[in-house]
Amino acid sequence: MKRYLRFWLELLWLSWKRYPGQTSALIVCKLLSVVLVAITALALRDVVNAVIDHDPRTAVVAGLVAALAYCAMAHLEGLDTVIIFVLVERIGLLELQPQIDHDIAAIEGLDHLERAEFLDRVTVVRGAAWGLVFGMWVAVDSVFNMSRLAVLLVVLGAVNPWLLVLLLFAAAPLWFEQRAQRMVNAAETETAESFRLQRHLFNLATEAATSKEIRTAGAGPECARRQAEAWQDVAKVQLRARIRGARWQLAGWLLFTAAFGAGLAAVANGAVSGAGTVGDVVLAITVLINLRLAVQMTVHRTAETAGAGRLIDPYLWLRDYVAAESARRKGSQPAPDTLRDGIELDHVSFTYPGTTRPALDDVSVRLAAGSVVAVVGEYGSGKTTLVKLLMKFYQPDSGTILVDGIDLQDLDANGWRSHASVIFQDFGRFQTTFGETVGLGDLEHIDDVERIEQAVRWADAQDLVRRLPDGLDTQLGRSLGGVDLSEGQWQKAALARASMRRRPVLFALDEPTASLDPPSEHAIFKRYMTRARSLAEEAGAIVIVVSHRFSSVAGADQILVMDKGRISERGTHDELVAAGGRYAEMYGIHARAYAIA
Ligand SMILES: Nc1ncnc2c1ncn2[C@@H]1O[C@H](COP(=O)(O)OP(=O)(O)OP(=O)(O)O)[C@@H](O)[C@H]1O
Repeated sequence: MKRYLRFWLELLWLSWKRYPGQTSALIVCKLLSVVLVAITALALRDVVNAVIDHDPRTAVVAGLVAALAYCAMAHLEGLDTVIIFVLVERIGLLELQPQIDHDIAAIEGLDHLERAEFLDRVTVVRGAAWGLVFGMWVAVDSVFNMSRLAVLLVVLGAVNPWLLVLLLFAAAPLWFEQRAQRMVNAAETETAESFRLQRHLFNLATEAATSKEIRTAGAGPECARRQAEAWQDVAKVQLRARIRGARWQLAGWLLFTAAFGAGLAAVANGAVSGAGTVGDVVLAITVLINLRLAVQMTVHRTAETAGAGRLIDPYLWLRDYVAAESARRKGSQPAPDTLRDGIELDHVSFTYPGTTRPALDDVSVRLAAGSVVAVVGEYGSGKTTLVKLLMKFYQPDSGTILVDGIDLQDLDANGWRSHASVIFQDFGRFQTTFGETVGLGDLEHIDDVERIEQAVRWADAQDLVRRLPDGLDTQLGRSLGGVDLSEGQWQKAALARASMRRRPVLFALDEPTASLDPPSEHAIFKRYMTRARSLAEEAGAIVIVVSHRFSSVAGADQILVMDKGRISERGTHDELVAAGGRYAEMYGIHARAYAIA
């Protein structure tokens, strides 16, 4: 609860700092409405007593006060709702939402994106900013509702101190409601995974990228069936929790209603026996009705406040996680802009979160500065994982990666990546203009047409740009009204993107030509080999080429053959062929297949 309070105070302070006029107007509205309830009830009692005492002057004045107080109350309620919604939208959507997006995007590595505990929270927190700020105002409202409750009880105590016992019963619906809310929250957390699954299945069947294969396989109905099944799981658990919660709520209200009736009977009995006035009965009825409303509002607000925990808990967890991860991973050393020695992997092992088999298993290798290193091997042997670790997307579970003698963990991640260029097998298909899609490879130069054109030439993509309706300014992506590219064209765009940085010290090409035809592939490999040599001279750059096509890596300075996460063979092409191992066998098969022998 302390954490919630601190968070709400933080939001309240933010609201006050950004919109002091509206925030203070809202607080004044709420304060006034507390006082006005008591004034209305007391004025009504005076009206009744004055009528019975034949005192028209007092009756008229008290009547006027009651009417004015009532009208002001009604007016303030409307005003209060309008101000709350304006503030929630402004603080939620303009201040908090960008902060949440930034927090989620700010985590350096990739492993969190594979952790269920992280994804569960992100599912809840995405788009939760509105609810988080609204929750804060609901909490403020709860405080004022409780104050109203206290004021009403003080007034009631003036009629008959025994009526204060009702306070105990007023707590029953509050307490039971919280219990019910906890049940609902637990059910939502329990079903978060099934919820994600059903959304994933829905996306599978409806997104252009996957729906082709789903349709070819005729798996649409199966996706729909599984989605419905996952939904059923979610609905069943949540419905059960809601029904159990509703039973607790009902029990709380029954207790309160019984006490409420007994209190009214006691006051009426007092008036009949002469212990009180008729005005007291009217006062008690008015206060009790308001009391019921105030309890109902407090229950409602408290439930909403407790419900806000559903958003606050994951949000605060995420915030703490981001802070802890940033502190844990933050390397303080600047990244070198020239490599002198190279990169050394020393007994590096790594297992992906949620899996048991190591993707890299005790890998030790030296990648000399200024060298071209080819990584070959079967599917799933750990080639891409090696590149991802070099990019500092993951931390090794054991072992170290030294860059010119400095532990990669100690290097500032953004600095290191800004000295690297990489094209991944599963490259991004960004729906921007073609120029921006390329320019993203070096954000500082996203508008530098000359540099973009040079990168396009590196990727041999001039023809592609020429054929686009607006050249570099062509919007990509059908869903944004742009043109769609073929697989090979997207790959060329990605290659161009990876060529934006002029002087990377690490240049990794992970299956850079898998979607291209053999002549394009050949031309591109030749060009990148030339580039690799000039980068090596300029910056001692290490160029890593991951490829299945053995013919294309024969010119590398060092070839690493990977097998089940380990380096099984290493050497130059000639050395490996002479050794007659797995590489020689695979090269022979490829040579025959591509007739390059
Ligand atoms: N994000 C991930 N989460 C869990 N396991 C993963 C993940 N990525 C890869 N793996 C597993 O790690 C192992 C190595 O995968 P990696 O992608 O590095 O292989 P690869 O040699 O690059 O394969 P390919 O030639 O198919 O690209 C495989 O067993 C793979 O299933």
